[in-house]
Amino acid sequence: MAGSPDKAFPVSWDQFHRDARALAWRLHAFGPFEAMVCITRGGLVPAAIVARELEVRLIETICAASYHDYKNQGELQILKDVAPDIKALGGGTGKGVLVIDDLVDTGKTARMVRELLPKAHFAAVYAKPQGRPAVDTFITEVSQDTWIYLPWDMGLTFQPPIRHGAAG
Ligand SMILES: O=P(O)(O)OC[C@H]1O[C@H](OP(=O)(O)OP(=O)(O)O)[C@H](O)[C@@H]1O
Ligand SMILES: O=c1[nH]c(=O)c2nc[nH]c2[nH]1
Ligand SMILES: [Mg+2]
Repeated sequence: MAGSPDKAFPVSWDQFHRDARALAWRLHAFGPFEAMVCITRGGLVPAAIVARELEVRLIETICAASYHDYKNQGELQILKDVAPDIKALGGGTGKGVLVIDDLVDTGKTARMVRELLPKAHFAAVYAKPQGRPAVDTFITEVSQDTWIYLPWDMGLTFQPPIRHGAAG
């Protein structure tokens, strides 16, 4: 994203599971889905949870990367496209396909995948305002100047006592 987000939104595994399950509840109303396409790598985690809840067993990946440098988006690269048999669903429009990612930030990744599957249903667990129009369903919105810290990117660290200068 442009600029460096200064607020932090840390997400625990418990919270992520709860939010991904809430996403599945919401998506249930738009199904059933014939197949799911997850945007790697972040989309792999909610995809597993949503696929389990909605009993989707045909799961494809689209491999994309753009945040090569922590918090700074570079050129968006597609490392692996969607297989032709998945693209052919819904008469070649993607109708009946669920595309899933962990979050939308600028919306660049989701917009690019939308070009490949224009009638697919797009879902993300978290959304920032700029990315919101690029997804059909999401659970929690955070401000554009917030960085979402996902549980697989974090570890336990010592916290200094508040009295010794920790942020309030
Ligand atoms: O809305 P955007 O500004 O395009 O950003 C959102 C994308 O950025 C992150 O992926 P990233 O490219 O960092 O790769 P990763 O999923 O492998 O971590 C995130 O998982 C989304 O896919
Ligand atoms: O872990 C992440 N947190 C974010 O807020 C974000 N935005 C784009 N890509 C991201 N990755
Ligand atoms: Mg990603």
